[in-house]
Amino acid sequence: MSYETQPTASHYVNGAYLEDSAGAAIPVIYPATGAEIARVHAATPAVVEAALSAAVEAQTLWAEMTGRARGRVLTDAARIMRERNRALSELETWDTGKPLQETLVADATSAADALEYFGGLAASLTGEHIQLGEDWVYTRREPLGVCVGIGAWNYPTQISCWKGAPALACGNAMVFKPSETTPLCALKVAEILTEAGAPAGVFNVVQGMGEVGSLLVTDPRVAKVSLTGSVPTGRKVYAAAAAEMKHVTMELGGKSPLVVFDDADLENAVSGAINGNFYSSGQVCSNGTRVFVQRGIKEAFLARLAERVKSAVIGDPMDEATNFGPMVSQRQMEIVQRYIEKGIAEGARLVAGGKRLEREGFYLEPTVFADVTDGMTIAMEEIFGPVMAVLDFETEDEVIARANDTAFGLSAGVFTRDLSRGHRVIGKLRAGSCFINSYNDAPVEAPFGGVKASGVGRENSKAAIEHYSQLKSVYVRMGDVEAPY
Ligand SMILES: NC(=O)c1ccc[n+]([C@@H]2O[C@H](COP(=O)([O-])OP(=O)(O)OC[C@H]3O[C@@H](n4cnc5c(N)ncnc54)[C@H](O)[C@@H]3O)[C@@H](O)[C@H]2O)c1
Ligand SMILES: C[N+](C)(C)CCCC=O
Repeated sequence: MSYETQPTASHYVNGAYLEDSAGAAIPVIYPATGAEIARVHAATPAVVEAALSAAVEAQTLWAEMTGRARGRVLTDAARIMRERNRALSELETWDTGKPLQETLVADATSAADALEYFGGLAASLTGEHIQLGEDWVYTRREPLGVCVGIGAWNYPTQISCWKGAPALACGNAMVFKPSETTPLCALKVAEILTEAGAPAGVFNVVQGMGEVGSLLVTDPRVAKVSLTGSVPTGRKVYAAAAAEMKHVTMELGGKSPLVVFDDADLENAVSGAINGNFYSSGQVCSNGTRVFVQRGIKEAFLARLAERVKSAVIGDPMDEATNFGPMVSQRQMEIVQRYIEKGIAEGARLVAGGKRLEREGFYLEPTVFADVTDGMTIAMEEIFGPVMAVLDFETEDEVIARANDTAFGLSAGVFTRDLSRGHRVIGKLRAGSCFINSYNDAPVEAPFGGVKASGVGRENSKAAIEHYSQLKSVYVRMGDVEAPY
């Protein structure tokens, strides 16, 4: 890692880097080699306290600034991020192992999109006027206060900004805890926000495992918690937040269906399945990992898919020709290997991949199973790795029922040339972020989030404003006040 890229301490609190080596050491492992490239320390209670009190103090002043002034800070931060895109992308690759080919276009850029979008909205976050005869009511859109963001490891830069940008635009302050697996990127986001003019304490980063997250979630000064993580963690965090009536956004896991009808454009459907299963080595929450293919197109689909998957360039993530990198950690690689073994043991047909690469780092081959049935483990559980399950179907009604037969509801996709059918089927699939003849697009202008066990609330778009602000209504009487006695 270059000197300019590397964060200089574990935490970022009150506008500056902060170290407290009394906290447990967390090694940062480069997934492409398994080598330790940095070390951070989990936040001690003193660091958590410093971050929360800095956020409380900063939030009042930040909320008193005009929306335009807050927005300018965010858009300046977006500009700085774009100027430093290469360095930030390299850091994201060190942190996650994702190929530079991806991180150059999907991480700091997506984070900058969020800063720019919510920076642009900040000046127009207004209430409304409601005339009631000569009396009237006005509403004020007010911040919630101090918000806590907790991140997963697959998109550390993006997640910190998908949460931080709307929170700050609305006049909140944030304490963000990255995943312990990828602690580096959010620190640079905090540094850039300071450089762009964010007052000290408005955006803080503290490191740690679940216990630090839990300390933040249960602190009475915290008004809202936004988590990106697994469903089991979501249940714990949601319950802890509910105990004190805190607002929540839950961006959780999925096992999303991607439905390919006979009349689909074959190349596009195969591209959609590849993008929806193997991008970021399959470590994407919204992935369409249950690929339902209508019987008439099944063999052609599998043949073309196997051919294209073989041409994936697997290798050094820092080489821009590489388009498929390692798993984030040895632990995640082993979880995925166990699912592959289960798929084979339960009778699914291995069409591509299935093995660990014989090289250093946590590399698995992109893996495709065919003849998967609904009851198999690989069709029911979120794997969070490069394992696609292809299932056959005959009719539209059948596939809708089977696609919906899951506790999850993050995403869903349909490939068909019949657009009436595309809209009809998407209308019946119970999921929050859906696609017709595409997969995994996530522009900041569109709401992103799940239904059922996949989550609560929405990130991005104007919808996110509702989750980071609250309305105060003020009744104004123009005449005398009547009372019964
Ligand atoms: N819906 C989305 O937008 C989205 C995006 C990315 C990842 N994900 C999901 O995230 C999961 C993978 O990420 P992961 O393995 O980091 O998830 P995880 O649930 O293990 O951890 C997520 C975060 O929660 C923290 N945490 C754990 N226990 C906690 C507790 N009791 N209180 C507070 N914080 C706690 C962790 O330290 C980490 O920062 C997958 O299920 C994936 O689908 C969802
Ligand atoms: C932008 N993507 C690739 C859809 C990722 C969204 C975040 C989920 O993991």
